[in-house]
Amino acid sequence: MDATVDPCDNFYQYACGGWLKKNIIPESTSRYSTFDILRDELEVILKGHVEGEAAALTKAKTLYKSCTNESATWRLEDVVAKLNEKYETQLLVNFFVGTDDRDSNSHIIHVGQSSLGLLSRDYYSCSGPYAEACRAYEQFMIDLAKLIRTDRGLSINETSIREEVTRVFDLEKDIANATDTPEDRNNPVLLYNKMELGDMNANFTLELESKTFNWTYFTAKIMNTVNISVPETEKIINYSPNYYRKLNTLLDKYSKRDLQNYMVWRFAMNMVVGLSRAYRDTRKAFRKALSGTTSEAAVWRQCALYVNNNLENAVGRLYVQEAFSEKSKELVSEMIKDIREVFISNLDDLAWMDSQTKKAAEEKARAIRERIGYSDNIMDDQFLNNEYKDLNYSAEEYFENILKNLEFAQKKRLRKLRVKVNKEEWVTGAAVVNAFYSSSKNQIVFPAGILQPPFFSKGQTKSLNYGGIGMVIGHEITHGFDDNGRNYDKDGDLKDWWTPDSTQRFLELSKCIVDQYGNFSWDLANGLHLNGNNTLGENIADNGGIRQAYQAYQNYVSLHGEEPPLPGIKLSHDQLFFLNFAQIWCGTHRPKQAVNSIKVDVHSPGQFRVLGSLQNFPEFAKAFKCSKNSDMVPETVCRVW
Ligand SMILES: CC(=O)N[C@@H](CC(=O)O)C(=O)NC[C@H](CC1(C(=O)N[C@@H](Cc2ccc(O)cc2)C(=O)O)CCCC1)C(=O)O
Ligand SMILES: [Zn+2]
Repeated sequence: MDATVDPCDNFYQYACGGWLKKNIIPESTSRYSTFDILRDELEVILKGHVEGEAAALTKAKTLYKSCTNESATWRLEDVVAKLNEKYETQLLVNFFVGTDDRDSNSHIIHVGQSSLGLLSRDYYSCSGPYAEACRAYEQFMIDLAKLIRTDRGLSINETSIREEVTRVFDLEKDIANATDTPEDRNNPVLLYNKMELGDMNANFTLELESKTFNWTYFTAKIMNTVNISVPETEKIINYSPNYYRKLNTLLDKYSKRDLQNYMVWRFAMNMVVGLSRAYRDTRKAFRKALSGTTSEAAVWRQCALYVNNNLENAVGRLYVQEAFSEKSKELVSEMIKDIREVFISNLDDLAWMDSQTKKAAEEKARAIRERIGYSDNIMDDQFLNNEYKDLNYSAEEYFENILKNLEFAQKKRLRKLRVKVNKEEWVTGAAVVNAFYSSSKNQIVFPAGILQPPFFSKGQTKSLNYGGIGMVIGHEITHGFDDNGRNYDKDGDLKDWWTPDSTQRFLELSKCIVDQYGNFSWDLANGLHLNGNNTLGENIADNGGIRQAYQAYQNYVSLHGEEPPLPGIKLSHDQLFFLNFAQIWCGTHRPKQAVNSIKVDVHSPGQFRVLGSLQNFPEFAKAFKCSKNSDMVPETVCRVW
């Protein structure tokens, strides 16, 4: 911390000033915070367990052969379907099997908008902070095309390569402009467009070189690989009708070759990480332009992360055996009980919500299921071996292993279509420094990775535990009641349980938060203001979390008495509560990363999460005896929960 700063002027600077002076972002990371330090430490633990041979150099021709089989009758459906079912790559059409928002026990096919090569649709303006990223992206495409052609003994004609690359980039710019903005996608009720598969052929035709994209043929191409037949009458959800209407128009301008080039490029650009040094080098300038990092993470770190992301239950078992103490589970469960009760008792204080809606809110809060540490399944060898029985790797063929993982994961998802949703399933692995709320399962999850200092330890004071994991618990519970979560009922179904009046009042009060955070300007992102709408859910969750955790701590103290003071620090436990909360958000970003995350991250940057939530919570000003006109005590305060 930096005790020379007045906590009532800028509590973030007071709490993190020392951290910011002492911590320089490593060359290989784009953002650096307490979370990242814990994640780095977790990777060290994983390293001990998963270190094997260095990734063997791999066969690029596998890649090229698999993507560009020069078959005579080239069909867009075949390429898009193949990339989807075999390589878990969603291009042009985002076709996936997911939980039915209005029937959370069932799965249903969804079609949504395409992913993009750059980090968000904003980058395709290629102006201002995005100019360098666009240049680097095109150069990456040219370099990779040359390298692959050289590998295949094909001629290199610089001019024609540049021409084709320009067309591919123009195509993707058009696709990006066809996509909906995050603001247009934050209301799940408006996204839920149910129709029959046959309707896609009728209302969302796609034509390429006057060949009509056949949705029924396309769907069969994917679902046949998991032996599931899908009739034209099959119900599906179309998340992005406007996107598909625009897509059809823009395709007029492009040829089959442009589309094939686009598909190979988008697939290949993500594969270079699994190929030899020459391939990885084509991506360096691109990575620097996007994240600001000047070196890759150490290979062992990349590998530990990759294995954890692909075999989360096996890695979770290794991590939990080494680093998780069972005692934590019951202590955290106690805290969840306390904080849930506070959330429910706070409903009485809310003058803006009528009793009918309050009753439904209480029922939903009581129905929230908690998951702490890890799923018992991962301790069962039988279960683990069964989960991975179809996955066989070879230590020398890293690239082939990557392809196997992609196909394994995608087939597992596609197979769920005719299976009921397993609400017992965890939405995350155990070796993860994070926490989650699932609206379709109405479930809060605290994996083993986050149950460690500074968030939690049975050995640290309750004031620190409530300011740490306590706030996170409140945050996850409040997600069930933010602008997104509030649309789902206690069973996780998209069903309105609000009276129109209470909905109206919720929107008014949320507007206060939208404006408050929209006023924050982020110096690291060229002074850009936060997007108060895109971060609303997270800001509501932060504000609820800190309030609920603080009150739960006060309840703890009134029940068990004041805790003994911490030696050597002259802060009260109420002050320590806020200090620990704030220090969790000590961190910083590289400017390139800041420009990216202000557009795509639904979370506000750390300092504004601290300032915004504490400015809205008078108990903070009381704990630090802040005078009325200090920066931490604004004229207007916002409150939803
Ligand atoms: C289903 C899903 O995935 N939901 C998305 C949100 C969405 O998409 O709606 C999601 O992230 N959920 C996790 C997130 C957890 C918490 C968080 O803030 N986690 C930061 C951690 C971080 C911060 C800085 C940093 O340098 C490195 C890491 C983060 O994950 O960024 C942990 C503390 C309180 C909230 C939450 O509950 O919001
Ligand atoms: Zn959140």
